Amino acid sequence: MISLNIEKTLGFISKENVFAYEAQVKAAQEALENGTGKGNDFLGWLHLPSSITKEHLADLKATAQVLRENCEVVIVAGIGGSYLGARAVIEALSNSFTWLQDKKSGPVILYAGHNIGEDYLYELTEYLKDKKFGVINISKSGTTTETALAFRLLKKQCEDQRGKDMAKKVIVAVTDAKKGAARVTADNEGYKSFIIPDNVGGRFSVLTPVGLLPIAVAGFDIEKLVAGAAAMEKTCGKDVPFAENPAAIYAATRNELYKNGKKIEILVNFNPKLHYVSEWWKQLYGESEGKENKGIFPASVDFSTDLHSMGQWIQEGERTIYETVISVEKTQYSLQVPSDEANLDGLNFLAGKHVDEVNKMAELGTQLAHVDGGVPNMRIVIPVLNEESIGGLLYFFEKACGISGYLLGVNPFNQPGVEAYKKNMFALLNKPGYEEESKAIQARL
Ligand SMILES: O=P(O)(O)OC[C@H]1O[C@](O)(CO)[C@@H](O)[C@@H]1O
Repeated sequence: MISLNIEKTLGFISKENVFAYEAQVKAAQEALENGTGKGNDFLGWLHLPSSITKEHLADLKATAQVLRENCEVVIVAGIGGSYLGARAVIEALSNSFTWLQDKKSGPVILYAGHNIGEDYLYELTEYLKDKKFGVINISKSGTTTETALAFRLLKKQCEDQRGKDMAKKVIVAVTDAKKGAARVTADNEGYKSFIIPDNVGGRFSVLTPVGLLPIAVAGFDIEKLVAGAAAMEKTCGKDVPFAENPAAIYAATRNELYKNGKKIEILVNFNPKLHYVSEWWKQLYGESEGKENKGIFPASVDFSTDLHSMGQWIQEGERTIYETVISVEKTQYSLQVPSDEANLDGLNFLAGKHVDEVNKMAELGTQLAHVDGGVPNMRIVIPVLNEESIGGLLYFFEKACGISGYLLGVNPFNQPGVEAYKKNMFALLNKPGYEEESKAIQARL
């Protein structure tokens, strides 16, 4: 299980003030449970882990197996919440060099539909030319331009290369139950499809087929992932006392820091495999809280890599930041620093030590330095990178996000601001139905 330590924020804010949120947190928890708060039609994630059935998981695993058996490469097409959760878990659990290994235990997972890069898509389609590939097309709305565009290319290529019958087998749709273009295509073409429940928004959907199917295709244990999340659902439950509920403490602490001028939260890891967990977290908190001219700006760094780039800013820049460090207690493998007779690099003082001992001292040294430099520091410890702990971590962040958004007073479950760029892009591209907007935007150029 994970543990949260806020000790190193307490020189900047008081424990008393954090605990003063207890009643507000309780009200937020009740609003979530009773569906009486803002955005209450998007609360399907709240008890999702404990409600996932064995049959559903078996269905997902069976489909994943079809893709694993028939594909060397599987493209996960999606963007935002329809992409980041799967990638976060897959990268956290995968060998860092998995695509370079000759003996692969399953298909290589690649991603598309999360950008509009012509070169990216050209290079991808070129690479796929001699590959047996499949596609998981993930879009709740089915109208997201980035994903629809990539899928149009990949669908055609898959059908041309592998034939219509095989394409039907290796293209899977994950979309909403009724509406949207992706549903119509899936039904017309006879693709296997999975439903994203109406009441689960994209950024809270990692434990729906949006995340679970790609994660299963990548060869990871989705039962354990869900079990980890379900355990965390209990740990963060509404009847757990404030002081013992990590989601409550995290939500209260970050709101208190924000009130005290700490406008930017930097999510820190000391393990490169967690890079995409941070990307997922940024969408979760950014889209949930950044509205009504309010909200902590969620940023992230990978340490110790970024200590050699952003470290200077964090140590001595504007004091509007705080850090939340995700620390992984144990490594999976063991590697010791060798001794060297000549010792030209002067590293013999480390000989015999595990690389992770060095990493942990980098972590501790950084924490102390940043706190000395005026940066409050929270620490989340997970025991090891595995399915259970990642499942728990994701649910912990989701639950804390729901509470935190209510503490801030916003609707954490909508994202009206995202439409502004889409409207302009469609107007600039003369999308039918946007005639007025096209005229207006042309006049501005
Ligand atoms: O699953 P969809 O509908 O393609 O949406 C993908 C992403 O786009 C957004 O709607 C923003 O445009 C996100 O909230 C969402 O996660």
